[in-house]
Amino acid sequence: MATAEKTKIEDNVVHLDPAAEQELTDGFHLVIDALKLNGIETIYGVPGIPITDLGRMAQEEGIRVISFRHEQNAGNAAAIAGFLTKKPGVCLTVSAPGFLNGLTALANATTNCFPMILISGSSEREIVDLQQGDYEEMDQLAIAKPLCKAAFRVLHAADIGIGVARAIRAAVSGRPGGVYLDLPAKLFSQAMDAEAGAKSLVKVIDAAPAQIPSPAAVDRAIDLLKGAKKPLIILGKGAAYAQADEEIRAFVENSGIPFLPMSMAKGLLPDTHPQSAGAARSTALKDADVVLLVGARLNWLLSHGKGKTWGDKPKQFIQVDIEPREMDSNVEIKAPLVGDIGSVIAALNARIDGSWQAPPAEWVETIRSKKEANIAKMAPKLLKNSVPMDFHSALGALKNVIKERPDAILVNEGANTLDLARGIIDMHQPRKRLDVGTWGVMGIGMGFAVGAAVETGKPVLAVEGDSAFGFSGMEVETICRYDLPVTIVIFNNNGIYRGTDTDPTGRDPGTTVFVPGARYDKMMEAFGGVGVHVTSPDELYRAVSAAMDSGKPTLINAVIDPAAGSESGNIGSLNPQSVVKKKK
Ligand SMILES: CC(C)(COP(=O)(O)OP(=O)(O)OC[C@H]1O[C@@H](n2cnc3c(N)ncnc32)[C@H](O)[C@@H]1OP(=O)(O)O)[C@@H](O)C(=O)NCCC(=O)NCCSC(=O)C(=O)O
Repeated sequence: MATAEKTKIEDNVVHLDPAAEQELTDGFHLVIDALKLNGIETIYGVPGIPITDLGRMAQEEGIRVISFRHEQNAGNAAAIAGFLTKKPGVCLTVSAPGFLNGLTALANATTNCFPMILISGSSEREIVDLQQGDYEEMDQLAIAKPLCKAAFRVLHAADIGIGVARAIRAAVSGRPGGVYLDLPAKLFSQAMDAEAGAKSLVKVIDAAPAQIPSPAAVDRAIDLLKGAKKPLIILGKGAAYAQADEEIRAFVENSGIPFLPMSMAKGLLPDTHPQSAGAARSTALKDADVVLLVGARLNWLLSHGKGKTWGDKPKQFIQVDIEPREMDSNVEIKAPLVGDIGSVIAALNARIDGSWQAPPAEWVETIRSKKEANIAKMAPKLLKNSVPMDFHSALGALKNVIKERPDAILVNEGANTLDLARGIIDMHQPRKRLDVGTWGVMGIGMGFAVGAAVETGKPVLAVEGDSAFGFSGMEVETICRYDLPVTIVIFNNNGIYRGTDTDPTGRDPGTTVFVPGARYDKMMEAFGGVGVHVTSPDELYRAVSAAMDSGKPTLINAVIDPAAGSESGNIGSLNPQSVVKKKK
């Protein structure tokens, strides 16, 4: 904060008054003060014009600033920080290209309902609107709008407090999501009387107010559940986000209803819980008659609530969601329960009383026996100490690592690496599994790993397909620079899906293959981290255990048989098939 003598501020110019001595603040400091006032402790970003000094000053003022190598990864770190903490994760980017790089993460956060604010410096309104060719000229606000929940631009230093408050409230209230905050370069050096500046700041009170469900809606849901012969609870990542862990656990256990966790809801109740239907997914979905969705949407991951996945028996859906418009998005919802998940589940819990009857034993037994059969079928594949490793034997080793460290955070992306890890690695605690989410997007890996390590201080294990890792791999330098407790395992099978494709013309490598035998571990060593190369499940188990116990940034290159795995991703019937027969 500067001290100066002034009379008024006009057009960013401070006019001095020799008679009065006043303390000044400016746009840079007001942004920092507004964030601090609202409990923002960390900023993820990439420095550059015009926000370099904002990062420096934020650090000086006690905000932790984590600088990345690419904005998309910084954005992903901010987004997952939002998911883990229920506070908006903040990502700071430079104008135009940096802003665009951050947008993928912002759009992904919005799709996944993670609260995040992308703050970007931008070029000058007057020049942009006349298209006169400013440095990195772009109408960023217009571009961001369709990709996020709300977008705001602040033109005057006196409005920074309101701008930040609006961004915070928009990000976390109702259905959370991404928010864009546009700060033109000129704003940062606008001076203002310090006292007036402090008064202009806004502390957001009750940013995400509870939304209590109506008693009639609760009655409707309870009546349906009571009449069910084959009830099923599906927990989505909204349920994990809600941090209503005890309420949810009490509801599941006191109701006795089997539950199926979506990927990022795994661990809300342990996967080893007797009521888990995770390993009997198809049976549970096909045969259930009443399905209670808790923070899970009937999107592609649940086959839109219809078709073969859901079998031919009639279903009745109860849906818990904070967003009323989610109801009936794909099929009829018989009992919509609009409200925040904590309040809704508390209301349901109040109704599990002496008159409640557990679901019929036959249904519970059907799920249990299918689950045990699937687990028994899988078990021998996980125990093989094969060289080269396949996905199952390698994941069998990692399943044990997580079992021994239930509070570690697992980040997971890839194709086979994702699909098989989801089923094989049991999760034991809430919000410990972070993955590709609603879009099935590749590239979240290192951003999520950094965000999770910074926000929780827990050891992070990132299990990455070799292709998926490539989207954010340069952030291994960030992980080493901040000395984060992140262990990365690359499942290296020389390609996407498999490493065996060839170009039929013989001209180029096949479209899905990479340099064979690549040594990703050397990348880590280049930045002072630990690199390990392993070829067997036993070696993998030992290397990962040692890395996680040491807390040192480590990358383990795990050689997987290039022929292992399926030849395309598991997105069900959405994967297009050619109608033209191959030429012989
Ligand atoms: C499409 C899905 C929602 C549903 O797939 P399904 O195959 O029906 O289910 P799952 O994979 O969960 O489970 C497969 C089977 O394993 C069973 N199962 C589950 N857990 C276990 C354990 N622990 N032990 C034994 N068996 C188990 C489960 O009951 C199923 O068997 P049965 O009950 O007997 O059926 C899911 O695969 C999914 O979330 N896919 C997301 C994929 C994604 O996002 N990819 C990113 C794109 S990659 C990319 O970019 C690209 O490829 O391109």
